[in-house]
Formats: sequence, C-alpha cells, structure tokens
Amino acid sequence: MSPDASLELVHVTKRYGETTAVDRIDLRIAAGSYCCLLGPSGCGKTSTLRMIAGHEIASEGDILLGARNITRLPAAERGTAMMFQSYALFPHLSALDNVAFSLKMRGVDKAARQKKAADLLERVSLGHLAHRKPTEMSGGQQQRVALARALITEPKVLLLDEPLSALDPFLRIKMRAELKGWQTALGMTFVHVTHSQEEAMALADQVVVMSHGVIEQDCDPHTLFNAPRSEFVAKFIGGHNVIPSSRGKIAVRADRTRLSRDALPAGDTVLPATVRGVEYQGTYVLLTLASEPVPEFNVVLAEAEFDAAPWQPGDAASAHWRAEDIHLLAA
Ligand SMILES: Nc1ncnc2c1ncn2[C@@H]1O[C@H](COP(=O)(O)OP(=O)(O)OP(=O)(O)O)[C@@H](O)[C@H]1O
Repeated sequence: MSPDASLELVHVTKRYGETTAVDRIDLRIAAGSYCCLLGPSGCGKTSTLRMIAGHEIASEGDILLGARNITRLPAAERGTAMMFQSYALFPHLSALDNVAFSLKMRGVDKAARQKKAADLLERVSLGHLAHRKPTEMSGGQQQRVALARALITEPKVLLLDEPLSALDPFLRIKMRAELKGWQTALGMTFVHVTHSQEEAMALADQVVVMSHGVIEQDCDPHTLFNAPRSEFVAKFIGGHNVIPSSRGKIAVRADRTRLSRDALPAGDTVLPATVRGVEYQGTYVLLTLASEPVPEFNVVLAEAEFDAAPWQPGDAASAHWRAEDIHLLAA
C-alpha cells in the first residue's frame, strides 16, 4: 500500500455565501482503506468529497494526499478521480470511448488510450462489450464502465458520490459487493458518500458520520453500531432505542431490549410500556412500543421467540435490558 495514498483534512471549512456547509473538520483516511461519509441530506458530505476532488475549493484549511498539499491544485493534478453514478456515462459514446474519455482530454494519442481503455474493460469483465453504448448494457454493466472510466487516470484515491443510488435494490446489493471486491483487489483508497447507514456498514473500514457540517463520529462500523457517541448518531444509524436514565440519555440496541409480561419495578434497566405495533419481517418480528418517557421505541425478537409467546397490540409489557447493554450517550 503506497503511503502517499493517505488523505488528511486539516481544519477544512466550506462556505457558500452565508451558508457554512463544512465547519472546520479534521479527518484522516488511511491509505488503502474504504471510508464512507455518512449523513442526512445537507450535512456537508458531498461538499467534503468535492473539495477532495478539486471540484470545489476549500474556504479554509488544508487537504493532504500523502505528503502533497492538494488544497488548491486543479482536479486533474490531484491524483484523485471521481466515480459518478452510471447514468453520468456519455450515451452517444461506446463503453470504450467512455472509458478512454479523460485520456483524450489529456491529449493521449488514440491508439494508446484505446489500448488502456480496452485493458481496463477487460479487468472489469466487459472486454466483449467494449463497442456497446451504455443504453445497450445492463445497469450493473454500466456501473462497471463507470468504474473503469474513473480508474483510467490511475488515481491514488477514488471518490464515489452516491454511486449506487440509481440502481434497483437487488442490483445495489450486488454492485456494493463488487465495489468492495474491487477496492480490496486494487488496494486503493476509496472515499464513498452515502446517506444509507446499511451501505456504509457493509462497505466501510471507516465510517464518518456528519451532521450540520461537522463530524459527529469517526470510527469502524462495529464501534459505530455498538457505541454510538450521541443521540443523533444512535437515531441516525437506527437499531437503537434512546431512553432517559438517572445518568443521562442512554442507547440500548433494539435487539438487546427484552420484553417481560411481569410488571417489573421501573428503573434504569426497566421501562413499563404498551405494545402498539407488531410487524413481521421474516427472520425477525419488529415490535413498536410506547411508554411514559419514550413515546416510541422498538424491540426486535427472533421469529421463533415471538411465535413461542406472541405479543399483540394493547398488551402491557416491561421492557428491560442488561446493565452491560447500556451505552451512555454524550450530553
Ligand atoms: N453550490 C452551493 N451553493 C450554496 N449552497 C450550497 C451549495 N452546495 C451545497 N450547499 C449547501 O451546503 C450544505 C451542505 O450541502 P452538501 O451538498 O455538502 O450536503 P450533503 O450532505 O451532500 O447533502 P445531499 O445528501 O442532499 O447531497 C447544504 O445546506 C446545501 O444547501
């Protein structure tokens, strides 16, 4: 892994007029890792990616790629490339010409650029379709053309802006696995913007959760799910209940929240509640409950456990959890 493929953002800010889209963020991404920038619409993740790409210039701060300060370099000189959604392919060009396009822009002669584009199409198993137009290819094939097109300048870092969002759910999961496979095989640094926590969990070595232009949490997916730092993160990633306790707000995973029919004494590990909804989800049953301090929270039960003693809307329940499953949230 080449150490000059590591990325570092130091106090990076992006302002558009009065709007501060990114507010003095610090971020390190290791060479050869898969990083996902995750957050709701408007949190600043695309602006961050575009500043790394050179499609926007940072208002303040520095962006380092290896030992090089790339903050103000033109996009083509940075050593980064952007992979766009498959529909950003040129419809009137063949797969080969789409892939060769940025070499053409750089003045590489025709034979050399076509040879390189053909090699790359071969690598993404599309050699036999090099002369087809994008509309004559499946969504997954188009996505692979988009990948080959981004790789042709031999970038150190590949930047991906919601690359899977145009695909149907089945293909999205298939292409997600392919992307991860490519990243591993190429040993390249990938930075991928998504609003889907599931996508981030599935792909990333490092998940960076953003909100209102700042980084809320920056860690591996396992830590993110088991130790969300704040109420915002716990609610955004889902699968958690946020509950007030004597020590402040706590997060408890929905699948670690248990239900009892006995009326247990209320306290930091017991919440008297009423079942409001029962939703069958195949492997699991999702129960929605209401209580005095928490208007809505969830419990996930394995199907067999639910079937052994089913719950119905209106049932009274004591929700409870083990002390070790309590995760205290930052105030
Ligand atoms: N060119 C621009 N001019 C003015 N404001 C902008 C511009 N681009 C983004 N913004 C604003 O900056 C903030 C962050 O936008 P950004 O696109 O980075 O967020 P995002 O998290 O990627 O959102 P989305 O998922 O909707 O793309 C938003 O408030 C947005 O309205």
